[in-house]
Amino acid sequence: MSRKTKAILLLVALIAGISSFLYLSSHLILLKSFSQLEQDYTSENVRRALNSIADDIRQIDTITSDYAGWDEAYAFIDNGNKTFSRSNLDDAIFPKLRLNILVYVRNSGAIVFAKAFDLRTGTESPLPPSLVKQLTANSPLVRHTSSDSVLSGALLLPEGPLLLVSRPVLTSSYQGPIHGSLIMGRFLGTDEIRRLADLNHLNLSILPLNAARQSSKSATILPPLSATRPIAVIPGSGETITGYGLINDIHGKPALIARVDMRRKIYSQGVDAVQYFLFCFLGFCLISSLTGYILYAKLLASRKERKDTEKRYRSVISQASDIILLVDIDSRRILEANLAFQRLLNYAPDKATQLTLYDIMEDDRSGVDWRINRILSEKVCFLGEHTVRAEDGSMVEVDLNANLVSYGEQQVICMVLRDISERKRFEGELMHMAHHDALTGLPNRTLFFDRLRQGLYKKERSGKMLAVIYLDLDRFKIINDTLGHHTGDMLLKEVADRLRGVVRKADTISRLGGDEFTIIIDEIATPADSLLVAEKILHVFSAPFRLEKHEMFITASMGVTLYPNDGDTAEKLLKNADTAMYHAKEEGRNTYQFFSEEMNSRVSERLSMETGLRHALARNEFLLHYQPRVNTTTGRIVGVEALIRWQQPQKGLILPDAFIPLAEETGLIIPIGEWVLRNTCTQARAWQEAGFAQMRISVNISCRQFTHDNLPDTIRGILRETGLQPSCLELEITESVIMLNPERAISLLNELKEMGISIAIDDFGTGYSSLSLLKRLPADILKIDKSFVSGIPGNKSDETLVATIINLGHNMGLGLVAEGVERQEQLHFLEERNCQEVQGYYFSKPLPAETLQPLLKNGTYPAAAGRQQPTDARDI
Ligand SMILES: Nc1nc2c(ncn2[C@@H]2O[C@H](COP(=O)(O)O[C@H]3[C@@H](O)[C@H](n4cnc5c(=O)[nH]c(N)nc54)O[C@@H]3COP(=O)(O)O)[C@@H](O)[C@H]2O)c(=O)[nH]1
Repeated sequence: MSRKTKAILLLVALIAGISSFLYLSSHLILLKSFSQLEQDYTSENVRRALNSIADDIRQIDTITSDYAGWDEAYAFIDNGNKTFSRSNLDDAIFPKLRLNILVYVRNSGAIVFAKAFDLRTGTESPLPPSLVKQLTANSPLVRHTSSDSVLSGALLLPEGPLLLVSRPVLTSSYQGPIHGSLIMGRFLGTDEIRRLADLNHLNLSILPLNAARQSSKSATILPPLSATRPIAVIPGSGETITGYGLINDIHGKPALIARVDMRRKIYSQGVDAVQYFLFCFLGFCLISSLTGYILYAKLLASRKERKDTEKRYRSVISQASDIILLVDIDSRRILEANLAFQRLLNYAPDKATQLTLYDIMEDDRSGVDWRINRILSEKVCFLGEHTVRAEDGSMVEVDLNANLVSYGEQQVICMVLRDISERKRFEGELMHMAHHDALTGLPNRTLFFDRLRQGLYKKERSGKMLAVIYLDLDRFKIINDTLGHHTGDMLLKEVADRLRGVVRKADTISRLGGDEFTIIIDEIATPADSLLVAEKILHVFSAPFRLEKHEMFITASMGVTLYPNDGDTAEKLLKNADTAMYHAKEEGRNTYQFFSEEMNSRVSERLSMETGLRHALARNEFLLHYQPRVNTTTGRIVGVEALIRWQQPQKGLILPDAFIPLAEETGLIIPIGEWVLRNTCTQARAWQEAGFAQMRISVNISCRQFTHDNLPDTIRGILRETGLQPSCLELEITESVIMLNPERAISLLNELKEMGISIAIDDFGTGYSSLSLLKRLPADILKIDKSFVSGIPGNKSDETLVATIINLGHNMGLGLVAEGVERQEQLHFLEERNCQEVQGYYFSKPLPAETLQPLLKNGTYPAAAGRQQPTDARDI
């Protein structure tokens, strides 16, 4: 049986017991009291009834006394004078005095006057014969021996009980001698009894004693009444209670019984009260039981909850990922440790309680004591990061929290140790990531500045020198754009590895971003030391880079600054190194430059050019010059090459070599190149419409233009827009640009070729292209670079090279154009080797369209056919 059921049963039994006890005790004590009270009350009522009857008798007696002590009555006894009776004893006095009987009788028993009166009918009635019989000389009713003699009480007559009073008739001064008596009576009939009952508010009945005794019903219940106990009550068992009282007759003997029946109001009220009390008690018991039960159930539930919670807490604590220790304050001994203690520090399960804080904390004894004292003074505290000793002696990094807790009767220290090794490792990684370049693993810009500042701080104190090298890969952007970012990334990693191999450990190589690297040469004695490092770095680029299937030569440009000569802050040193690096680029790349103040002005010059270039298109500052291309056999102008110029308002006409590289660098070459194409095609179409002979017009396509995605679409659009036939357009692409990504170049050139456009390989001979590649190139013309042409005739290697290129072109079915023809011998050399077309100052410099027009009109150079120089054109 469950505890709950037991409790309920116990409670029910308790309530039942108490209720029974209360019920019995209330019956025994309370109801008995109520019963007694009721009997007393009934007795009292019987007494009141008897008193009323006695009052009646007294009243009759008073009247009798009045009518008996009267001179006329005294005379009347003797003379029987009718006048007296007529005037004083008429019918009216009976109802007035509520009398039924009035008799004047002489001592001899002779009736002087006798009258009976029926009060109900208001008429005279016959004197009861039984009474008349008793009016004899010897009758106590008649024979009074003294003037104060009175006979009063009940007189049982067959006609009914009569309340009767007899007094001797006397003079008005109550003197005798006694001649007769006056008898007055009142029947205790129904009406009189009702009157008495009403008067007393009682259920009253009056019976002759004998009759009452003889009644079988009454006999059984009639209580023993006597002169000493004239009133008795029979406790009722039903709804009524009855009281009895004895009424004596005129002789003082019990003659009548007055019976008072009462509803057991008191008792039933008592019963109600007890029942109400019991009901309330039961209600109270029920409510309190219910409340008790609920409270008890709650108590049980909360006890269970507490136990469950405790269990859960224990389980949580034991399974917590943090180490939780309870430590004795005085001895520092570990009292309890959770599973994490074993798991993280590798101690055997039972080992913890054998250890003290001194065994596991890294601090010495005083350090541990200091911490404990802090906990005791602060109650709750975070003790920060700490290391604790594992079983094998290794140290584990933790966050330590501690507070004082109650442990049974005593206070102990609860320590929570969170393993932060992983976080620390992660923080380290984050720190590394925040300070290093993800691709190359080199320090990044932040760490570079940090190291440089530290270096400067040290040098400031030591008075020594430090160098910063700013390195930028040449044409990296092109490699990235043409070979893809993956190859670009591989190159950067390879560069980083090579750089690592040439500097000392104390030096810092960083990658600032893109293809920009910096090297802090930590300590140098003279500027020459940094020169040696710069040379070494330059040397690492002499070997080709093998990136997947590509093998390429990459160069770098470097700028060098020295502390304290070129700047005393990290920012200034870097900025000046950057400036020097740009200078190196301008110097033809693949070199290094030491910073000089003069460079700064060149940088600002470059900046202003860049700004001007950005506005040049909008301000319509560009213009085109055209250089004719001449057939060596016929002397005919077979084409023109469009060459851009910049009419700069302040500086005058600027040649493309001065701004095309900058336009390439800044990306401005895309809109500029588009402008050149559109204007060239427009001009060619204008010449056609003007009736000039059909010829090709060639346009230089820069590296960035060629690698830009929408070149074919741009050209297609311009041709459509201007109406020039594609066959009249020739695009010059340098061999070096093709070599950056030959496969892509082949596919793009094929696409352009399919559009009907001619392709010329510019600067041929300078770009290391292989024969197998050349075979696959959809080219129409090879343009022999002017650097080779300048050496012919005379320079054997140039002669051989030019002759070889011409043969190659012939063998491959390609057209040949020699550039930079300035002299007749050059023309002869080329002519003899059957180079069909030439271009150069020998015929004409690049000219504005309107200046070129007369030449075009003529269409032929006699100089080519007749070996004479057209001086007019050359002079322009
Ligand atoms: N992407 C573009 N590049 C362009 C454009 N216009 C020109 N350029 C390139 O600029 C470079 C320099 O051009 P420029 O200063 O116009 O020089 C050209 C000729 O003037 C010069 N030339 C011609 N004949 C001779 C000569 O007999 N002697 C001599 N010293 N120079 C001569 O050669 C340049 C033409 O060379 P090339 O393009 O290889 O045919 C130049 O490299 C142009 O490519 C442009 O619109 N877009």
